[in-house]
Amino acid sequence: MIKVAVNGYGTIGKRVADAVSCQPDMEIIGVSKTKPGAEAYVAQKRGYPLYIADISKKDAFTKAGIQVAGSVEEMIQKADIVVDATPGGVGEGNKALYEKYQKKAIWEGGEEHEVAGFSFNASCNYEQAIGRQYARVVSCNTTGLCRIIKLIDSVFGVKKVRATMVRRGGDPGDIKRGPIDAIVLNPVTIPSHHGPDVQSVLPNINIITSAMIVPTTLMHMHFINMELKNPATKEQVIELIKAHSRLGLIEKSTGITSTAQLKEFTSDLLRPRGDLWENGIFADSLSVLDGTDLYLFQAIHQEADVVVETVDCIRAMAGDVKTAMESIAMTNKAVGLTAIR
Ligand SMILES: NC(=O)C1=CN([C@@H]2O[C@H](COP(=O)(O)OP(=O)(O)OC[C@H]3O[C@@H](n4cnc5c(N)ncnc54)[C@H](O)[C@@H]3O)[C@@H](O)[C@H]2O)C=CC1
Ligand SMILES: O=C(OP(=O)(O)O)[C@H](O)COP(=O)(O)O
Repeated sequence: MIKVAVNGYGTIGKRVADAVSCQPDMEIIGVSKTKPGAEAYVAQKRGYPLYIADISKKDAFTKAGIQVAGSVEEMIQKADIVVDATPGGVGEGNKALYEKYQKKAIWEGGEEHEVAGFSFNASCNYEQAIGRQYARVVSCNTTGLCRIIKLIDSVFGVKKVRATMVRRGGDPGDIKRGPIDAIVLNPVTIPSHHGPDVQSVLPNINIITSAMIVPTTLMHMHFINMELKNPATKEQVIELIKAHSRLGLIEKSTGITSTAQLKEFTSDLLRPRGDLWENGIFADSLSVLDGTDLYLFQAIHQEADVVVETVDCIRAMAGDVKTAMESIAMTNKAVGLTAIR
């Protein structure tokens, strides 16, 4: 069993812990928090040993009825691989600790590519992650872009991608985030970080991205245009998407035309936390004009899509499962991911 520690039990960390704990070849040996609170209670309820970044705060946890297993440093020593899901920019500072104990580590998309020197997406470069010491799972939007671009490029060839990301303001529990009443260009400049981040995984893709933030919490929405090298039909693209286990297709018959209805759908499907791990591609938006000009809208659930990728990244770095196909199938089966159709 691969012993996994999750440093930072927040939006992503708590989902990674649950996804890891249901894999046949992995176990959670600990998760970490900085303060006692609802998530710490849940970690305890789930039976995850809880470690804390600052051991001098142990009394505050004990007083709140939460048992502390030790310090983050002690947790790291017990792990084979650490998933660092601390807030963006914090994870970089933890690298010295992982180096000190020679532990493999995975960072999430809030960190720069350079922290790990390798950026990961299971559908794109699983095999290159095998046995690695460090990796970064690219951000949620970048993950959604990489999945669809890789598929289309491998069949038709992609000459150029233009993509605009309409990003959610904060996660549903992030009460301090915004905007409340604005459309914020984030960044004002072009490209947004997503294009260069796609290239950190797929270096040969010519891509320009732009992004804005809007007052919603549920999901992001992408508008993507791909100029193809070889002609395609809408039907061919739909068939390819249907054959990809992490690309969901939202059919007209569902009546779903928004992130809100999509989230309701995944909740009604009794997905854990209503998570949409796959891209939500709107079948009706998919258009191929003049044979080589592909357009589509896709919804990306920011809290969920990187979770399954992180599980595959752990497996690749551990080194026993040699193909993306095998790992993706194991991960999907364990969490219960059958892409929506
Ligand atoms: N929330 C999202 O939509 C997505 C986030 N990401 C990335 O995932 C990473 C984590 O983000 P979130 O889960 O949203 O953050 P979060 O703020 O929800 O959770 C971070 C957790 O880390 C803990 N923490 C803070 N400082 C710590 C420290 N020094 N040591 C140990 N734990 C510490 C906090 O208590 C909190 O539980 C970031 O790199 C972010 O950019 C990637 C995709 C989507
Ligand atoms: O990885 C994400 O978005 P991104 O792909 O736009 O960087 C997550 O939604 C986190 O974004 P945040 O930095 O707005 O919390």
